[in-house]
Order: sequence, then structure tokens, then C-alpha cells
Amino acid sequence: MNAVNEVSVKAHVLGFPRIGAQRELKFALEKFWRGEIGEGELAQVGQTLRRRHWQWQAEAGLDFVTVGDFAWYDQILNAAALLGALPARFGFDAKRLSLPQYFELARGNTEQFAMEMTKYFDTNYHYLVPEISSQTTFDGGVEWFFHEIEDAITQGHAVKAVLPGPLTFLWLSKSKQDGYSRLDLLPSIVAAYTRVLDKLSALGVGYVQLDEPILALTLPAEWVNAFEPTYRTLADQGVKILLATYFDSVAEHAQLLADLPIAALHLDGVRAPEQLDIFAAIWPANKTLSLGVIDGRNIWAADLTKVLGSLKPWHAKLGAQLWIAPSCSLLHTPVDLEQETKEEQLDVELKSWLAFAKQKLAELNILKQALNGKDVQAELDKNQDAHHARRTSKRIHNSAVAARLAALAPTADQRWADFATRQAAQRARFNLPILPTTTIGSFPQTKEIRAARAAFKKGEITAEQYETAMKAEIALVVQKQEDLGIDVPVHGEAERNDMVEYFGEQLAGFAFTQFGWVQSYGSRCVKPPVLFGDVSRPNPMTVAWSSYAQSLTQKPMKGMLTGPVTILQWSFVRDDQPRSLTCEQIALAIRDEVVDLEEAGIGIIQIDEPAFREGLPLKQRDWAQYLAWAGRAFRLSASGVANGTQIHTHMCYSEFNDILPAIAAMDADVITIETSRSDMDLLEAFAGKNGSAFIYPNEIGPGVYDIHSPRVPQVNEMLRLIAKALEVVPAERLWINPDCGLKTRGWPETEAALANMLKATKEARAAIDEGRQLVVDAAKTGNTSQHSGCACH
Ligand SMILES: Nc1nc2c(c(=O)[nH]1)N[C@@H](CNc1ccc(C(=O)N[C@@H](CCC(=O)N[C@@H](CCC(=O)N[C@@H](CCC(=O)O)C(=O)O)C(=O)O)C(=O)O)cc1)CN2
Ligand code: MET
Ligand SMILES: [Zn+2]
Repeated sequence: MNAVNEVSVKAHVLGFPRIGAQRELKFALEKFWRGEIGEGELAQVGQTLRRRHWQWQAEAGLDFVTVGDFAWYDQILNAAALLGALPARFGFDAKRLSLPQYFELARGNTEQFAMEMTKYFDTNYHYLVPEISSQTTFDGGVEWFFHEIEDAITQGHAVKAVLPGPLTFLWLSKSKQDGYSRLDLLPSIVAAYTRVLDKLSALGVGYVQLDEPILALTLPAEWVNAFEPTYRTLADQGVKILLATYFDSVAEHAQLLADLPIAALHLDGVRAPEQLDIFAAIWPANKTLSLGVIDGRNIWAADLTKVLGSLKPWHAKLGAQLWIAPSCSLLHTPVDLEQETKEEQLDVELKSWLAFAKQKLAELNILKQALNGKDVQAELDKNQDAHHARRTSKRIHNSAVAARLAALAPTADQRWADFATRQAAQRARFNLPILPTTTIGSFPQTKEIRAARAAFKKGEITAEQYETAMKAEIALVVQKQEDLGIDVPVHGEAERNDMVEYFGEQLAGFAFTQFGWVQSYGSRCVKPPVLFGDVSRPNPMTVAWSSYAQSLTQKPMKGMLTGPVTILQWSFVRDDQPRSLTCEQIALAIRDEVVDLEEAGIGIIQIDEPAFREGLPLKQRDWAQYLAWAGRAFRLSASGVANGTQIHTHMCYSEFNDILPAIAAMDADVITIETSRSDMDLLEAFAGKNGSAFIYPNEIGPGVYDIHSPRVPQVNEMLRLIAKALEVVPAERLWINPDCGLKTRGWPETEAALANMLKATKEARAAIDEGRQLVVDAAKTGNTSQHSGCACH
């Protein structure tokens, strides 16, 4: 470290993606799980990646490398393993936890189901939910974190360590015990953190970053009040604390945060720039403030001149107490833009508008140098040119799209008739049996399907050959559903690489990358398309595939689309206009597809919205506005069809007890949801139980089996869930289906599970026909817990 750093602005990142520019970690993990490489080789891949990412941070002139952002599966699981707070049901000794045992926690084993996985705040990243109870101890666990720190020090780096903060860790945990408050564990978790901080101090670590994004939520008072005593205790441990907040404003806690005995605070200046004024008024000039000024959730190059302008007053006030950083961890961005060399996919101009994680390091470097008085005018000018070009580009505006939006009738988001009228028309048209059966859309994405697509993309097979291969797959899927006796079959989505990327590739206004992978969970990644301009649909996207599938069966083939909110949520979205407007544009493009499907004779169309809940703002005060535009976008996409056309929607990740009226207001004729893992608890909320007066008015398909596991559910288990569903939903409005799509499953378990689902349905129908109550012997349902052991993720 040179002396200049002592008095100058410091730069750092909250975290860096761990998966690797070539998804090295993904491939190594999957090889390890298949037994193709050993632990030594896997460890080597991890170390190489960590060292490479630290090296990049050092080369970009950052003042610290961030250590602790690496995880074999998930950083919250890593924290649980470090603190020693593992689910007791596995019977593992946290201090001696082996790597295979760590993966058993994440993926399940033959005795135990995996730890639950859920979305990290409003991101598409999934963490493993720590399981706690009054029995939970935090007596310490694996030393991996400390070894990584030692390694970084050996590599010559100045280290800033990072961990989830104790309050966020507890908040993200789930108590498996009724009436037990997670906050009861605060004293013991704080003691555990104290010991960790002691060790960091002994290792010579200067700063530890504790992530407390829960401060950006609408947080109950008892949690807010816990911050002061917690951080007072932690501040005494000889290592300086940087408390990191992100994803939304923490302005309502400004005074609390200014008074905390911490060395530094990080604020998200991209998601919540308005909070900066509030902090400016009260922040003491002698305390470090880290400003997140580079977007950690998106891939746009920052407007460096503008950012510098906003930093100037802070620099004048804070001097060397000013740090600069991306808004949040770069985990949510792809690794390296330089790998994108296919110009027909991402041309030079578009590329000049973008910055992936590695490029964001370079942006920080320019900002830091500029603030510290270095001449970086050439870099700033280049960045300005790219911004000017983007702002004024003809490629991002399409006057036809604007004109169409302006001309929309106020009723464009309404179906022609109310639900009862539509239901009657659809009943007459489809004449489905009671408790109709269907699936959520995808069937197993086999390695043969992916290999065919890879070969097609590389030009090794022709478009015709690819089409033939996919059609064969569709024919197979349709035949299997015929054999099973499914009432509303699907085509299986073989031709889709991903339910969002597939549409992004075909819509105008989107670009897509070759290597823009972002970790979704464990080894699984997604490649969000880049939504850079006004969206429209030049050509039908799914009609040919769905028509082909329909030609193979007499049954009504269900068309399958991804909804506007989910496309928005799982893409990298332009930041030059409100998301609500962008969503409206996508909605009209999907509406065109819906209308074309109808015209091609597809009478049942599903518009998936699994990310509808995820898009909900972190703060309750912003919910109503979001739900209004998101709901309208969905209805816009769905309302161009006649009464006799049946619109389905599908949602998983369904923690939407709080927003049920908004879900009902989407007015889909049928909604399929994920409920098997919650044992139909969610369904009760849909049915006016749990003290709410709300009753979901339309038809509903609560999932009767968990698709996250290869385990085949038995007939009686599903029958029990159907009986439970029938207690709260009248049979005339109930559908039978799995929780979600089957793309991550293999064929053998898929066929066996669906066969059992059909058997269960038959029994339930017989009971209804005979006017019998459906009684299921719980003892015969096999595993009465909803999960069973599996290697599911
Ligand atoms: N966008 C999005 N977000 C979502 C979900 C979702 O479905 N999509 N579901 C939830 C998360 N669940 C997920 C479930 C599975 C995968 C998943 O399986 N991802 C695949 C990639 C899927 C994909 O894009 N596949 C491409 C192929 C990509 C690839 O790796 N190809 C190989 C070669 C192909 C081969 O021979 O195997 C290569 O290019 O090197 C395709 O089918 O075309 C993976 O990580 O492996 C991701 C998320 C929530 N968020
Ligand atoms: C994450 S929701 C998935 C819905 C999609 N139609 C599928 O079956 O895969
Ligand atoms: Zn789903």
C-alpha cells in the first residue's frame, strides 16, 4: 500500500461473483457431484477463482480485496457453517463438517431433505434458509473463512472480510418451532460473531463488512432496536466494522446508523439516491461513509461524469473518509464483458454501453483516480461519448411502440366479460372432467436436447435438423401425456434454453450475451437478456411449436408464455425510463403472441408469472404502486382474447399471503401455484381461512407434488393433499397439477410421479361422483413430512 492511500478516497466492492467467467465453479461442482473429480481438484478450482478475482480487484486499484464472498454453494450456508448453526436433523458436527456433508445440507441426502431455498430479497439469487430453534447453538464450525483470509494475505492483499450481519442472518433464518422468536437467539449469535471478529483481528484484518440489508425492509421495531446493543458489543473487538446496507433506502434509520459505534456505513446510492441528502445532513465528517454509486444489480456502464459530480460535495466534506463502491455485491452481475466477441449478438456499440463485474472494477478505478486528483479525462471522455450515443441512439426508441401505448383504450386490460361468463363459455367449449389435470409446462431438459441446441448454435447442425429434433421431442412429450391421460397437455418447452432468455432472443429491444451468466442457486445459472430499447414482437415466437403440438392430439394443447413482469424481473432492464413503462411494452408484445395463439386455434394459454412476488418492493409503502402497474401489465397481456379462451397463470415462490387481492385482480381464469411444500397452507389463505375474509374467485391448481426432488410421491400423499385442497376449494374450481415445471427432472421419476398424480385424481373423482367424502389414511401416505431425501438442487 502506498502512502497516498492514507489520505485518499478508497474503493472497494461488497462482493464479486464466484461462479467464474467461464462458469468454472459450476462445471467443477457438477463433476464433483457426479464423482468425476475429487475434493482436491474441486478445492483447486475454488482457490484459483478466488485468487483470480482478488487479483483483478488489486489490479483495478481497489484498496482491499473482499474475502468471504466465495461459497461452494451459498454464502448464507457458509455463514451457518462458520457459526456452527446447522440443522440438527442432519446430525453433523459443524467443526468437522466435510465438504460432502456441506453439499448434503444444500442438496439433501437419502435420509434428510435439503435445507429450504428461497430468494434473497428481490433478487433472482436463492439462499439456503438456516433452520433454528431454541436448541440452536453457535459454537463455531468450519474454518474455511479464516483459511481464505490467510490465503489472501499470503497473496499480498489488504483484506476486507465480509459476512452476513448477525441480525440479517437471524432474519433470514426460519424457526422450526412454534412461538419461538428468532431474536431470542441474539445473545448467542452475537457471542459467536464476537469470537469470529476476535479471530479476524488476530489475523490482522483491518475491516469486516457485515451485510445488514434487512435495514432496507419495513422492519419491525424490535429488530430495529436490536441494532444498537448488537453493534455496541461487536464494535469492541478490535476490527473495524463496515455495516453494509443495500437494495433500498435506510433513511428512516439515519440517526440510528450515524450513532452506531461502527467505523463505516455503506449506502446504496443507485436504488435509493434520495437517501443521500438525508445522510448528508447528519453524517459526522470524521466517520467513513461508503457510497454505492455503481449499479451492482445491472449491466449498464455508469455515467462516470455524473457520478463524479454527485460525489464532489461528499468528497469535500469527508475527504479520506469517503469510500466508493458498487451499490451491492456484484454477485448479481455477469463476470466479464470482454468475452462477448460475437458481434452479430452483441455489437460494438451495444457493448460500449455495458459493464459487467470486471468492467465495474475499472469504473471504480477511474472514479477513485479522478477524486484523488489524477488526470483521467481521456477515460471520462470515452465514457461520456458512449453515454451520449446511448441516450440519443435511434435503436432505443421506436415511435410505433410509443404510439400504440398512447392509443391504448382504458379498458385494454379488461377481458370482454366477467369470470362467470367466461367460465361458462370455456366449460361448454372444453368439456373437461371435474378436477382437470395438467402440468406447468416444461418436461425434462435432457442433455440430448441441450446438446442439440449447442450444436445448432455452433452451426454444427442446420436449423432444419434442429427443428426436426425438437419436434421429435415434442411428439414424445405429447404421446407420454396421452398415455398418462392428462386432460390439458403441454408441448414441453424443449426448444427453450430458458423461459425468459428464449423470449428475449426473439423480441425487438433485447440483446443477449454468450457468457453473461449469473448464479441462480448452487451450480445453476441464468443468462438474463439485455433489455436496451423499446420492446415489440416482430414475429410470432411460439405459435409454430404450439400448433405442431396441437396437431398431435385431440385434447386442448396449452400454449405457454412467460409474462411481462417475469420477463422484466429476470432481464437486465434499461435504466433510462420507469420499469412500469418497460413492462407495459413487454405486455403488449406478449399480448400479440396470445392473440396469435388464439387465432391458431390454441384455446388455453398459460402466461407464467413466477417473479410477480419477487418484484414486490422491499418497503410496504411502495407495494400498492407496484401491484397496480404489474397487475395491469399482466392483464394487458391476457385480455386480447375471447371469453372462450382460457388464460392460465402460474406462480411459484409463492409467499403471497399479503398480496392475494392483487393476485386475484390479475383475473386469470386459472392460477396454478406451488403449495405442496407448505402442505397446502398457502391454499388456505386463498380460500379465506387463516382469519382473512378473502376468497380467490377463479379456478385454482394448487401443486400436489414438489418438483424440486427426484423422489416419486406416492398416490396417497397426493390424495391427502387433494383432500386438503377440497376442504377449502369447491371441486368445480379445482385443478390437479405439480408445483412447477419439470425441466430439472429426469424422465423416470417424471413419468412415475405423473402416473401417481393421475391415479390420485381418479380416486378423488370417484369419491366426488359417489358423493363420498375423501378420507385418506395419513399412516398410508408414506413419508408424512412433505420432503424426503434427495439430491435435488
Ligand atoms: N431466468 C430464470 N430464472 C429463474 C428460473 C428460470 O427458469 N429462469 N427458475 C428459478 C430458478 N431455477 C433454475 C432452474 C434451472 C436452471 C438451470 O438449469 N440453468 C442451466 C442453464 C439453462 C440454459 O440456459 N441452458 C442452455 C444451455 C446452456 C449451456 O450451458 N450450454 C452448454 C452446452 C450444452 C450441453 O451440451 O450441455 C454450453 O454452452 O457450454 C440451453 O438449454 O440451451 C444451468 O445452470 O446449467 C436455472 C435456474 C428462478 N429463477
Ligand atoms: C419457474 S416457473 C416455470 C414455468 C415454466 N412454464 C416451466 O414449466 O418450466
Ligand atoms: Zn414455477
